Amino acid sequence: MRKTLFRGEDVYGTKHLFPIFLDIQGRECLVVGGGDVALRKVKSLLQCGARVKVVAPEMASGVQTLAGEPGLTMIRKGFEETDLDGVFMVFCATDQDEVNASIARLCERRGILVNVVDKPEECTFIVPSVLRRGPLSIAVSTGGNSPLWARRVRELLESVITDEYGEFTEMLGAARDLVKKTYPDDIARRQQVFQSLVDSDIFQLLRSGQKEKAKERMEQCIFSLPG
Ligand SMILES: C[C@@]1(CC(=O)O)c2cc3[nH]c(cc4nc(cc5[nH]c(cc(n2)[C@H]1CCC(=O)O)[C@@](C)(CC(=O)O)[C@@H]5CCC(=O)O)C(CC(=O)O)=C4CCC(=O)O)c(CCC(=O)O)c3CC(=O)O
Ligand SMILES: NC(=O)C1=CN([C@@H]2O[C@H](COP(=O)(O)OP(=O)(O)OC[C@H]3O[C@@H](n4cnc5c(N)ncnc54)[C@H](O)[C@@H]3O)[C@@H](O)[C@H]2O)C=CC1
Repeated sequence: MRKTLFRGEDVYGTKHLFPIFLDIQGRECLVVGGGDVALRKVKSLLQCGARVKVVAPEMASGVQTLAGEPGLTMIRKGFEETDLDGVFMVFCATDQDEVNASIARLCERRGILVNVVDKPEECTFIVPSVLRRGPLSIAVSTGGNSPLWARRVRELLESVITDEYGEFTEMLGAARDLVKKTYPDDIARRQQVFQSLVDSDIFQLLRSGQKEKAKERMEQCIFSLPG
């Protein structure tokens, strides 16, 4: 498959988008438009700790109910270029194609990440459907082929990926710190422990409600693995 590896697409000719998890905590994000689609984006930005500025002449009632949320600024006016100053990421969610397209062009020129909610081809990134269980996140994208199908796949995963997946992820995070402290100079040992933690029956114990036993097993994996 060497031939297709560097073309940015697979053997089916499907364009590959680069998946990443962005840390937007405290960063300024602009949402242009105040309808229901804007609302969805504003909510998920706030959930990730961004500072969000919404600019629109008309705000839908759902958006208005968010007034007073920490980190949220709402400005009732049409978009102006200066709204982009100091902004990390932009969502164009107006119902005016020309407005959205011209904001996208300005963003491209300034190197600002931009999403146009109804024009995947004008976006530098598109937003996936996300399932979260504590620190575990699963993002589903159809590459814009069917947002509704992305949602359905996420819903399907929801019944499989239960809360214990998140709990186990948290436990592994705590264990990771402990393992690094316990074996600061022994990378091979660390890897052995990480493997034993993931492959152990800790997850099954959590699933069957045996939290104490799960913790015990975690300590066994960290401290009493044959070296
Ligand atoms: C390209 C993309 C751009 C972007 O927004 O980043 C885009 C574009 C468009 N969406 C449209 C419609 C709908 N979008 C949803 C829902 C979601 N849309 C989301 C993402 C994306 N939508 C990006 C691609 C993601 C991918 O496929 O990888 C999700 C995952 C995340 C989010 O928005 O936060 C969120 C589900 C969250 C969840 O529940 O988990 C629903 C269903 C619903 O309401 O639940 C409908 C109605 C049903 C339908 O039409 O399918 C239309 C047609 C508009 C029209 O008809 O004019 C366009 C334009 C077009 O397709 O050209
Ligand atoms: N990506 C997605 O998931 C979806 C995208 N869409 C598309 O997204 C767009 C927005 O959808 P809705 O939120 O339902 O629209 P809406 O009609 O409810 O809201 C449009 C908003 O844009 C604002 N606006 C208009 N001109 C503006 C300007 N010059 N500057 C700033 N704000 C301006 C309006 O004041 C209003 O708040 C539509 O074009 C729709 O086709 C629709 C459904 C899903």
